[in-house]
Amino acid sequence: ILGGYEARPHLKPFMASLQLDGQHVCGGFLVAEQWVLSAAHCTEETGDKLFQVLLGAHSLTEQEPHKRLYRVRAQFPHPGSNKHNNKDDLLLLQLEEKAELNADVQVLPFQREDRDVAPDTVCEVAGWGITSHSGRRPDRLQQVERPVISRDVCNHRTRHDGTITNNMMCTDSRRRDTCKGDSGGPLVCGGVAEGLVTAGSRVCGNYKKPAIYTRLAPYAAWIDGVMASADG
Ligand SMILES: CC(C)CC(=O)Nc1cccc(-c2cccc(CN)c2)c1
Repeated sequence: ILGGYEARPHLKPFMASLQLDGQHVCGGFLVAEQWVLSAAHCTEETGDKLFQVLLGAHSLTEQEPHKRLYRVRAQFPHPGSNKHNNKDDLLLLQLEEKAELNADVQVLPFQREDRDVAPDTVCEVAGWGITSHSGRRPDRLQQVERPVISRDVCNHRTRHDGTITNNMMCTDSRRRDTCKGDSGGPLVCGGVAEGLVTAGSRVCGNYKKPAIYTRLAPYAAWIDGVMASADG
């Protein structure tokens, strides 16, 4: 997160850190007791290595009462996801067991009504992604508020030039923005997850490249289907 600030500890109990060999790679959130939703792009540099999922954390390193690392039983990238574009950039992770819910570990509902969030709506996004262009990685969860911009503005030829589909949404990226390591985290508007951070142009903090999110409502049936199928 660029231009943000440290979140109040454990006030986002749905936040997940996807880790490889104890290293934070991407964000995600608890969408059901045994399921974490993140971005398919996060598996790009991991091949078929399995993530572990850290829940109940504020600091990535310090001991905290409800912090717990879960193994992943199975990973389900959306069948339409691929490394050449941002389409269908979703990843469902089935945890080895149901997460133990408590004050620091809670499920976050996601938007099921397929209607665009109004432009200028201020939403919030959190993550342990880099906090500077030099690539500084935070130990503690960061957050930032960002206004939604319309798909028409986001698709302008000077911005994302027509690549933003109805399954995506954008927020202003002037200074305050998502960045490397924030992928997969939820965009929360009015207490509901409306989108998932996607890397898009992999540019951060430049107003000409607004932040892109995969909208969740269009994928409600896929999410429910995968969770139901894998004895979720
Ligand atoms: C998928 C990971 C394993 C690799 C990766 O994420 N790279 C990467 C590099 C530079 C910027 C970004 C990035 C992320 C989230 C939002 C944005 C744009 N605001 C950029 C992402």
